[in-house]
Amino acid sequence: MSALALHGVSVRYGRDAWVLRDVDVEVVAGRRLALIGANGAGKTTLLRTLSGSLRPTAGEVLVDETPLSFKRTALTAHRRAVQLVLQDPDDQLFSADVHAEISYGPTNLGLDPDAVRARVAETAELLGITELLTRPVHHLSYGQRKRVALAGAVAMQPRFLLLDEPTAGLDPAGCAALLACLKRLEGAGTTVVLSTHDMALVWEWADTVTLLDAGRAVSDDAGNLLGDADLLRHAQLDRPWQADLLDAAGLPVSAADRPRSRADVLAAALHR
Ligand SMILES: Nc1ncnc2c1ncn2[C@@H]1O[C@H](COP(=O)(O)OP(=O)(O)OP(=O)(O)O)[C@@H](O)[C@H]1O
Repeated sequence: MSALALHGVSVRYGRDAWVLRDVDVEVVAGRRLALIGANGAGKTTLLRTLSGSLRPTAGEVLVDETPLSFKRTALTAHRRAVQLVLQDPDDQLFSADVHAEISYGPTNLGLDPDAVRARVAETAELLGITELLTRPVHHLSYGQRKRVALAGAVAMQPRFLLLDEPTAGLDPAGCAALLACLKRLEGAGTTVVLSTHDMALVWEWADTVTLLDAGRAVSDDAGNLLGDADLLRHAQLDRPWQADLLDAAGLPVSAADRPRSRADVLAAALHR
């Protein structure tokens, strides 16, 4: 049963062409969903719609099967439970220092100052940014600012965390740290949805994939969708190297228990 969903959603900005056309997406609690599509395919638009920050031109956003009303109280509750982290941290960060940035959301939740301090400390520890707490935001590197933007969302302890291209611009160690952090959040009950252009990451990370192409969405188990070279080519996307390698080794690409990590894929291909 989907916990968060779009049913029949269409979106256009003003009188421009439709970005999403009659799209259905199901976010199932506890399952990792990756959103893929070429530049301009509508990934950010879809994430903004799920988060309640963009009202679809047509169709419904559903939470636990109940349509979101877009009235103020319902919307406030929705935006707390569904946190969206934008691709560019500079579109999100507005406080002078890191502590103030992370404490903004919990303070608005009405937590008392001690509880806010505890929440900030816990979040900073989880994200490995404790040493940055007193730093001015504008002194931080891009990767550090990205982590602080994520921390602001994590501090809200959301049910759903929507991440728009979270690994873009991060070095390999930064990506690995991010994935480790997401795993811990998932362990604590958060369901993660992310958009990315990194197909190898999608292979390794995702349980389910939603592909956006010409306004339409196709969703499937990650192995099935990433194995479909024609579908990906039509959407101007590359198949992940893992799928190519398994194919070349004569192994099934779409197996539900596909090898995921680099080491497991290489071992499967070399020792078949
Ligand atoms: N606020 C806006 N006003 C008008 N058009 C917009 C707005 N936001 C997005 N668009 C348009 O909607 C389309 C989809 O944009 P969106 O940012 O959702 O795509 P995306 O898949 O996230 O792209 P990318 O991979 O380049 O980040 C694009 O044609 C874009 O120009």
